Amino acid sequence: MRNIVMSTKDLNVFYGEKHAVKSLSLDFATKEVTALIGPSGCGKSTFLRSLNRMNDLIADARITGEIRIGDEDINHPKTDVVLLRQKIGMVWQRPNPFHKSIYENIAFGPRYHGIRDKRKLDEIVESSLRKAALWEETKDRLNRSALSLSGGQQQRLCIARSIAVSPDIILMDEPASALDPVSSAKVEELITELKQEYCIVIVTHNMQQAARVSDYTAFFLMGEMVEYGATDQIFTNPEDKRTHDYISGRFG
Ligand SMILES: Nc1ncnc2c1ncn2[C@@H]1O[C@H](COP(=O)(O)OP(=O)(O)OP(=O)(O)O)[C@@H](O)[C@H]1O
Repeated sequence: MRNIVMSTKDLNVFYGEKHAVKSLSLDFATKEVTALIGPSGCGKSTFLRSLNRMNDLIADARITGEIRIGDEDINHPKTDVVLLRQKIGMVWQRPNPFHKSIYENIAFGPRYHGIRDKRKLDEIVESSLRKAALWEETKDRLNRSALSLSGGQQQRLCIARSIAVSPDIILMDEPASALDPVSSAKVEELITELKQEYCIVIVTHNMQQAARVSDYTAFFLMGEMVEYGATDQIFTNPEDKRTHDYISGRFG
């Protein structure tokens, strides 16, 4: 049985007059990867950003409808947004490590959330880097700048940084699209590993990647969700002609 950790119900996102996400209802479960696919401008990133309230940072963005984690509506005025973003981590298209050491990039979040004990922080740094498949490459250089890592390593560091605060959900906005093919493959492997523990939502333009890493796929078009289902079904036997046309490369 699916263990649903987050749901949206009739979610709409507006930028001023622009209706960017239209009446979207979706469930996300732990130990599952959901891929959001669709042509440029269809609202994938807007939807993803709304899931941990990153749209709060955009002045004219407005939301109606619900985003629930358990009984909590994350858009309730009393929601602690810092705590929310601890539960729902985010990995961006371009790796964005802090201009700090590898160690400090990972320790920053846990320390911010009150962990001071050096031994405990050491443990978190090691386990997060291990989970992000980066420990072997970095264990002898933890005090070196994160910027000394390659782009692919920096992206895995950013994934380790999001894991370090024990999230339930990890949102990824085209996490491999700025990487070379080898680094991109490593990030994909990592997504499959992390799925054992987390709920993952990924925006991707890469159809093969969506087919490889995700369990469920949602196809968006002009702010609407045209089709949602098990990834195998969406890619082999889509119900809607528009989905078929998109995944077979006829537009997008
Ligand atoms: N900050 C903003 N202010 C106004 N309109 C915006 C803003 N961000 C996005 N939009 C508009 O909202 C719509 C959805 O954009 P969004 O970036 O969510 O699409 P997307 O599917 O993620 O596209 P891409 O694949 O190119 O990243 C687009 O029409 C876009 O122009």
